[in-house]
Amino acid sequence: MKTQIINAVGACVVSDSPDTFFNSNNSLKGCGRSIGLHNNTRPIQLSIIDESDNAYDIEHDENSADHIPLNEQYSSSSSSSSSSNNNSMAGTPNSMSPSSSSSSLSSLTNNTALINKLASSSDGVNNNNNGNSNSIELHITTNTSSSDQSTNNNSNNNNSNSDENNTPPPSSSPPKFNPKDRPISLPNQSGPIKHFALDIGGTLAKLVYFVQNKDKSNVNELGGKLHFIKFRTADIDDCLNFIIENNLHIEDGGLPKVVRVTGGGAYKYADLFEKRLGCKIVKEDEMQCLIWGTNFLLNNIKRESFTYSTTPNAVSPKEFIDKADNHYPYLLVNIGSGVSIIKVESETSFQRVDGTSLGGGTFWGLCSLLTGVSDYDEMLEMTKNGQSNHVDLVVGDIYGTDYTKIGLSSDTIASSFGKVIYENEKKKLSGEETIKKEDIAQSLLKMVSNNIGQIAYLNSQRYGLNKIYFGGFFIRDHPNTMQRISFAIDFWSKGQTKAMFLVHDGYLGALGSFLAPDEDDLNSNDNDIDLSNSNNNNSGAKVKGSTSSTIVNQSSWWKRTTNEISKLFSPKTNTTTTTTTTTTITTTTAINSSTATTSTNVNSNNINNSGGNENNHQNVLTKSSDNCECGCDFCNFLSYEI
Ligand SMILES: Nc1ncnc2c1ncn2[C@@H]1O[C@H](COP(=O)(O)OP(=O)(O)OP(=O)(O)O)[C@@H](O)[C@H]1O
Ligand SMILES: CC(C)(CO)[C@@H](O)C(=O)NCCC(=O)O
Repeated sequence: MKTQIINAVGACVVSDSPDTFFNSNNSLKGCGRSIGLHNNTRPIQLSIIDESDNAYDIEHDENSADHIPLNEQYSSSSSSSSSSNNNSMAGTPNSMSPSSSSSSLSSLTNNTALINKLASSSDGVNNNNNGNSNSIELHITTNTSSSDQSTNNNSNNNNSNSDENNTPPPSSSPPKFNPKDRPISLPNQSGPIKHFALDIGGTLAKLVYFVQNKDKSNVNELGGKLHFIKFRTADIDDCLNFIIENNLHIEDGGLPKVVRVTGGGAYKYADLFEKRLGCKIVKEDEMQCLIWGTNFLLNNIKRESFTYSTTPNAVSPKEFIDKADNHYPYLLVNIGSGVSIIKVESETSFQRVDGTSLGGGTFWGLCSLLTGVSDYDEMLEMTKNGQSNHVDLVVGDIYGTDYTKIGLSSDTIASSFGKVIYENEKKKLSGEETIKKEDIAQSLLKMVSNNIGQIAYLNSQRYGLNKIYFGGFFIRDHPNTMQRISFAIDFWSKGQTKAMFLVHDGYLGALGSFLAPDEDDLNSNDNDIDLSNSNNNNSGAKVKGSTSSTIVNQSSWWKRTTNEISKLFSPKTNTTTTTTTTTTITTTTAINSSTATTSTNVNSNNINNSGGNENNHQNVLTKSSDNCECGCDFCNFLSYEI
C-alpha cells in the first residue's frame, strides 16, 4: 500500500507503508515506531499569511530564522547574549565577571553542519509574550478530501480535535519562536516522521516534532528538521493549542496517535492530553529519556557540547568539543526546577546518584520573592547589572585580606547574602536606597550555581568521573549561568575538571522521549527493571521489559542511535560500503536488590547508500571548517556562525 502525504510544509511524499525503522536510503522513518507511517494519513498543507494576507508556504530563509517551525512570532526582546559588565558575575572570587559572548551556536552533524544562522536573542518561553507588531499569523489549510476527513473523524471518537464542535479556540498566545531552540537537521530523512514527543516538567513543557523540508525534485533527498519549542507548564493549554493548531496530533489510519511523554506531567496531564488530543499517551521514564537524549546528541551531533570560559569578558567564551568516539563514563547534571545527577557508564547503563531541591526553581522562586520580578528573562538581565558583593559577605570582608592558607582569596564568597543585615542597617542610617534588586538577582544566581557546581563536583569525585555535562533549562545558554557553573567546577576541582554544556540543554528529556524505542520492543514483558543501584535511595530509571529482552532491545536501540541514526547526517556516497562492527555492551541492572552485569554482543551492519547532491561537494564534507559557496541547500547545511 502506498501512502501519499502532503506534509506539514507542503512537500508531497509517497511512501510504502512499512514498519521498518529505516528507508532503504537509511533515512529515519519513525524512530522505530510504525505509527504515522502506515495506512492512510490525513494530508495537511500549512501556509502562513503575512499582514497583507498573502498566503505563502513556509520558506527556508537563509538570512533569518531559517528554520522557524510551523508557527512563529519574532521576538522583540533585545539580545541577551552580550554582557560586558565586569561586575555582573563577580563572586567566588569577584574577579569572575561575565564574558561577553555571542550566544549563537551551531551544531554540526557527523559530516554535515546544521543550518544555523541565527542571531542571539533572549530566551523566549511561549508564555503570553504577545504584542509584537511583526508577528506572523499561522494559517492552516487542510487539503483533506471529505472522505479523508470523515475517515479520521469516525476513526476515533475520542479525537475531539478533528471534530469541529471541539475545535479549540486559537491560542491567545502564539508561541514566541526562540532562536536558541535550535533545530536538528536530518538531511537524509526522506519520509515524514509523524510522531512528536513531550517532556512536561515542573516549570516548562518541552515539545519535539519533525518538519520535512519543502519540495525537492527527488523525494529521497527531502530531508527535514527536528524542531524544539517550550511552554510554561502552568500554561499547558498553550502547548495543547500549539499541537492542535498545527495538526501534530492528527491520528493515522484510524488509530489514535501514540504520543510519548516524559517528566512529571506525563502522569499529571495524561488524562488531559488524551482527552484533548485523542491520542494515546505513553509515559516514558524521565531519567531514561534524559540519557537517551544526551547520548543521542553526544553520539551524533558535532559541535553539540562545549566548555565555557571562566575568564571575564573572554572574546569567544565557548569552546566546542570534538565528538568523541567514546564519551563514557560521564556525569549528567540536569538542572530543571530541581536537580538530578546521573552517572552514565555506557549506552545502556546509568544511575541517578544524587539530586538537590536547590535548582532552577529555587532561583526563579526566590528571585521573584525578593525582587518582585517574575519574568525569567528579566531576572537574567538583572543579574548582569548587579554587584553581588553588596549582599554577599566575602572573605575580605571578614579577614580584610586573603586567607591564602586555606586557599581562599579575599573575593571568595564566604556567605551568600551574609552582608544584607549590615548593608541594610547602614543604608537605613544613611538614608540611602535599600539593596538593589540587581544585586539580589546576581547573588542568587551565584548561590544556586555554586551550590550545584559543588554537589556536581563532589559526585564526580565520588564516582571517579572527570566529565561533567550540565543540562536543563536553568542553563539555557545563558552566559552568566554557564560562566558561573564553569567557574564553580574550576574552583572546586582546582582547575582539574571543566564543566561541559550542550546546545540542546533544555531538551534532553524531550529528545529522549522522541527517540524512545518501540513499544513492542519493550513490552515483551511487563516486569520493570530498576536500573538504579540497589543501595541508593534515589529513584533510578525503570525500563519496561524483562531483563534479557530489555538488554537485547536496548542494544538494538543503541545500535540504531549510534550507527543507523548517524546515517541521517552522513553524506551519501556513490558506492555502497559495508562495514561490520562488533561492540560489547555492558548493562548493569539491579533487580530485587541484586546487581547483575550482562554483556551483549551486537553485530551491526553499517551500510552507506549511494546517491545525493552531496557527491558534488565531498571536498567540503571532508573539511568541515570550509564552506562551499555554491549556495545549494546541501552546502548551506554546512554554513554556520558562532
Ligand atoms: N523562560 C523561562 N521561564 C521559566 N523558567 C525558565 C525559563 N528559562 C529558563 N528557566 C529555568 O529553567 C528551569 C526549568 O528547567 P526545566 O524545564 O529543565 O525543568 P522542568 O522539567 O520544568 O523541571 P523538573 O525536571 O524539575 O520537573 C526553571 O526553574 C528556571 O530556572
Ligand atoms: C523530581 C524531579 C526528578 C522532577 O523532574 C526533579 O525536580 C528533581 O530531581 N528534583 C530534586 C529532588 C531531589 O532532591 O533529589
